[in-house]
Amino acid sequence: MIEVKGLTKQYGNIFAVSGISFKVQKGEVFGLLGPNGAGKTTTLECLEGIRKPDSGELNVAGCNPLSDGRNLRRNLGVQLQSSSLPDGIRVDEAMSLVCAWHGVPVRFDLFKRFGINDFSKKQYHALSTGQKRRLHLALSLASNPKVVILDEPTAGLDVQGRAQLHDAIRNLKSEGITILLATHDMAEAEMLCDHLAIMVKGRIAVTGTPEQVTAVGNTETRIVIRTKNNSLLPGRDIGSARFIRATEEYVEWVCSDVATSVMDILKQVQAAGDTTEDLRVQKPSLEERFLELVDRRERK
Ligand SMILES: Nc1ncnc2c1ncn2[C@@H]1O[C@H](COP(=O)(O)OP(=O)(O)OP(=O)(O)O)[C@@H](O)[C@H]1O
Repeated sequence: MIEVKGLTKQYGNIFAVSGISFKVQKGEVFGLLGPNGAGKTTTLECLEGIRKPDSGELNVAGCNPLSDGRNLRRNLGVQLQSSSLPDGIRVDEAMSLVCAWHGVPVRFDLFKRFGINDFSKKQYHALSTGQKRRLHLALSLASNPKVVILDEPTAGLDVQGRAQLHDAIRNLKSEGITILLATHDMAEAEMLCDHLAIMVKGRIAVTGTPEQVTAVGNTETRIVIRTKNNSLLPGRDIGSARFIRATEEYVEWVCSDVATSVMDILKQVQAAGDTTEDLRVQKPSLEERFLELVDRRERK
């Protein structure tokens, strides 16, 4: 549904995007992650047809963003990072305007869906950040697009607003809409994305499912255990599990082979006639993997 091949974009002597390629399949949520200045917005703007790439081939829902603007506008919904409307425009007027621009009947049905009816008569300047985000998402769907691009849709939202937006994104996915999501929020990416790519300095550093991306890092899995008689204290390496620290009751190791290490530790507990009271296996998070990768690439 989206295909990017060898996309390059330079601003003067800054390589914002350096020959990146990726594909987004129909109906999936694809996350584009990266630190500030990694080239995410430039990539999205090229796909939206508002920025001209220096080289590369782009396809969005069967359209070339540069030469097929009319079809692209029908098939692609966009929620920009800096979306804005005139202060004095009313919410319902904004929807009428956008629908008229697309040449489609007015879509007040989207107000019900995104809980906008309560503030549909308010002026834009009087909306909260969360209300604005919901409105922009609704406006991006006015033409019933096959693909939606969301650039940091939950930035600045409170916990409830973020959860509402996440539900809305899941609903769009369940309707078969393809979503390209740029975000700084690792937990959001881990929860919502089927695949993701981490961009650093204009290149894709790693891509895959959130599990695949997390698994290829050097960050090891942690095993934390508390036993009845504290027989594992003061703590030492056991088999391939490397001892990290012990607090009053808990002992912590890191390991790469979780199953073997857990078994080795539990055997030790049993041999000491002790009982396990709490056992936690903590996989590295996408955030840890992201920090590890960005740190390594940015030092290059
Ligand atoms: N219009 C522009 N003119 C000159 N340089 C630009 C322009 N837009 C972006 N850049 C530069 O291109 C690089 C990539 O910027 P871009 O906005 O695409 O990154 P980003 O990953 O979206 O960052 P952020 O997470 O901060 O939004 C940065 O070095 C930025 O300073």
